[in-house]
Amino acid sequence: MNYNISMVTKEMIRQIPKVELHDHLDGGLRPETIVELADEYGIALPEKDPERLAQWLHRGSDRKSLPLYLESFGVTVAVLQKAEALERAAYEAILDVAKEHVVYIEIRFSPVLHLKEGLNVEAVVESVLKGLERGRRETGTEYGLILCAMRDQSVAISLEIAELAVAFSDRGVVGFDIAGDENGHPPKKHLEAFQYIRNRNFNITIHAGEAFGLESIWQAIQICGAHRIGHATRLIEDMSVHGTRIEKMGTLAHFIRDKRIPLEVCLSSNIQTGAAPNFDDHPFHIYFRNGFRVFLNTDNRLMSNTTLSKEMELAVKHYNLSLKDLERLTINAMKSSFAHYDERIKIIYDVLKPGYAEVEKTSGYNGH
Ligand SMILES: O=c1[nH]cnc2c1ncn2[C@@H]1O[C@H](CO)[C@@H](O)[C@H]1O
Ligand SMILES: [Zn+2]
Repeated sequence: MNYNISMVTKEMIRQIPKVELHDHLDGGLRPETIVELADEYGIALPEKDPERLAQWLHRGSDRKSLPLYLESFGVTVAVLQKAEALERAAYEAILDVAKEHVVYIEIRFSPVLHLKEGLNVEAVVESVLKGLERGRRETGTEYGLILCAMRDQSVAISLEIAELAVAFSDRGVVGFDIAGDENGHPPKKHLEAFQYIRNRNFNITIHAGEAFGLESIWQAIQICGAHRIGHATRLIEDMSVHGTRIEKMGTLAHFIRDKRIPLEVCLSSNIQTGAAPNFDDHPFHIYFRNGFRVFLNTDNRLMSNTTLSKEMELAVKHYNLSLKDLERLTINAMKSSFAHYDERIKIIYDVLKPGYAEVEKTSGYNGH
């Protein structure tokens, strides 16, 4: 046992309970599973060895461009066209994150990308939910599923997915998102879908401020009614900053902080897509030190070669976070989840707070 350590260690990070709200199902498959499924279905892969395939995907994701980052999903989506494959991917996702003590996760994916072998959208969602539920029963990790529409799809399709999300709201679906390339695809194009969700008192998160600037974040919140924002990396453009201190903010940044709008930050993914230049200059640290409702996420565990533990290690290293900071981030995440209020409170008080207190006690940590 360690005594009197002031740095958060890898082992402490491994043990602390975690909450993940931005994790794409098709961005987090095990490479071995892709190889096995491709073999079973006779699908050609760029690499046949799991390790080499993973490296191929990591290289492909790290090209400083969101459209190039998204190209790699062709490989994972190709093997996720049957009910068993979707169920397996969802089940394994829960097992994998449970191993690093993620106690609550929201997983997202786009059902219409999985219809090439004749499944309909209902069957696709049912298969994923079946896998998530099996994972929950075995590990205790709670989940919510978010259905994504893709920005470049038609409004008819996004509306169909919005209706699907609401139809499954009593069976594990907790929200609606739009994903895909941002530049040239403003969220307001899908207004009808967002209006449907809002009319049904349901939940919206929108990828915004990743490959496009403030206009996209503003539209997501003020036109589309997003309750959370995925990334919001370029909200920094609405701030003038000295060190980590914000000297002046525009009305959008003030609105987001005043209204406690949650920002789903994904550090590694942002460096790979070029949304942020490097870890030290990522705006996360500024958002966090200035009272924004932020928390850490993986985005795509496979593509971005990461885990939530790794994202926390990066944040500790680059922004000198303490154990208290990690607890604050995790509680921020749970408060921001689309689970109902009573479920969120239960996890915060019964699982997160005692979990952090336990790690603090047993690790001998005496940091700030
Ligand atoms: O960071 C991201 N920004 C925008 N779209 C993304 C990101 N990561 C994944 N996807 C897209 O979301 C789809 C459904 O899961 C994926 O197929 C991918 O195209
Ligand atoms: Zn994403």
